[in-house]
Amino acid sequence: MTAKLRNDCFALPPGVNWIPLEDALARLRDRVAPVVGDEMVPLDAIRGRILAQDIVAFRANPPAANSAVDGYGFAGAALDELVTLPLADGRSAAGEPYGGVLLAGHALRILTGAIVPAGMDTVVLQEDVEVAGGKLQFRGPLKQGANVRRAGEDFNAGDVVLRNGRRLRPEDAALLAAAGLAEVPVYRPLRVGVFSNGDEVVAPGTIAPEDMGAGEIYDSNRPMLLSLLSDWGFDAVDLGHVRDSRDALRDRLNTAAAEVDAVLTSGGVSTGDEDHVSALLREEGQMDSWRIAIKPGRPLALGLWPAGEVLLPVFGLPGNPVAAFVTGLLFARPALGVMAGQAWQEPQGFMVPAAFAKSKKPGRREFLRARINSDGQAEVFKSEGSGRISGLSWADGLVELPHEAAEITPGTLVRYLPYSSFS
Ligand SMILES: Nc1nc2c(c(=O)[nH]1)N[C@H]1C(S)=C(S)[C@@H](COP(=O)(O)OP(=O)(O)OC[C@H]3O[C@@H](n4cnc5c(N)ncnc54)[C@H](O)[C@@H]3O)O[C@H]1N2
Ligand code: MOO
Repeated sequence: MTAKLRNDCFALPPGVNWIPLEDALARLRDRVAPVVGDEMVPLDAIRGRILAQDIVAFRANPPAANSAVDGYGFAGAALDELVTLPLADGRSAAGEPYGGVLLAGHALRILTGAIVPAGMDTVVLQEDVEVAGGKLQFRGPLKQGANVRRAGEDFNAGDVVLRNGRRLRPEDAALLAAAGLAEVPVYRPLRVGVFSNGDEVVAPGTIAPEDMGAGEIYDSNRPMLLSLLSDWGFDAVDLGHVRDSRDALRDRLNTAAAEVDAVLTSGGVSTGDEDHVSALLREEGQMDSWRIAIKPGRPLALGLWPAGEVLLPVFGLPGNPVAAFVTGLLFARPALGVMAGQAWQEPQGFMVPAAFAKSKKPGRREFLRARINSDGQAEVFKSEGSGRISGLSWADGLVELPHEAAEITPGTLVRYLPYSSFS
């Protein structure tokens, strides 16, 4: 292990060194890189895809100065209390510009979106004027440039409008279209496989509840992780369930390497006799023992599985569903994002008053299932148990408590990370 080691943990097994979360994340960040190629997609298919290049606008927005309102245009500020201008013949409409140059001291009918012709730089709203006898009258003052959208005031041709690595959103389609693009290069979606490990684990739908053995439990982690991956924009590939057997695990990892770019597993990463995922990665792959100073999720097996020419990244998440979920958000999300072409993402949290009390001891960062109550305070789930699956659904986010000790009383500011800040 090359990470900085800390021994300031409370109540931890003697001789075990715990990696602070930020060190573990920094190590992971150093090790991941994009692994996917790119392809062109049309604008109606960009949502959730990751840009593979900086995008330079071919065209400015607006491409030419145009009117923001339906009204009458003229040149210069209108400073008088009562302004009277002769109306020129013709008009400027969107898609039907005025051909000539507006005569000095004259006004011209102009409609929203129409090009502002030479000789005009200011527009008065039609509701504010009177037109009679070929003359326009309105009350000043009106600033020069009023109601005119300048050419390029939003962006110019040649400007970088979106950066490589951005996960594209519907509103980006509007921007790209305005900038003159009909298709953009995006990374091919990262393929991420998921399998669950453990002899006690049964896939939902395969055995009826009344026929389940006392020691059997339904596989909660696999549907959750597959769903998270889709949510994050990856191609989620169901690799099923693997029993507690080295041979079975080895086979599954070997076949997975041909199908996917990375694998998430859950279960079998602690130090028990049946914790084969971490043991196999350590013995036949490349893995450090990551014992991370967080709760939940302290055991985590981050390794590389060699399959022929390929080194398959494996995120061995803990079996407890809450720990699998939290470590999935904290570790798998940013690392997979980088592999998929994104920048390393930090979840955007914000400080809110706590609605709870807790004496947190030093030595690990803690993540509590939380949601914001009607008073804008963070309330936390009634139990911190890592197998309390219902709390994941009860919560909308996590409260993150610092590595150091913290005495939290109602009203103390705590960091709240909405689940959505990880997507
Ligand atoms: N001596 C120690 N024991 C444990 C430690 C430790 O440091 N020393 N850490 C504990 C912590 S914290 C966690 S988290 C778990 C992680 O263990 P594993 O990753 O090896 O997970 P399993 O033992 O296989 O399972 C843990 C728990 O989760 C249930 N599980 C597993 N897979 C699923 C699934 N797909 N869906 C639903 N539930 C699942 C499993 O039945 C166990 O109850 O280790 C602690 N022990
Ligand atoms: O910390 Mo374990 O990861 O409690 O569930």
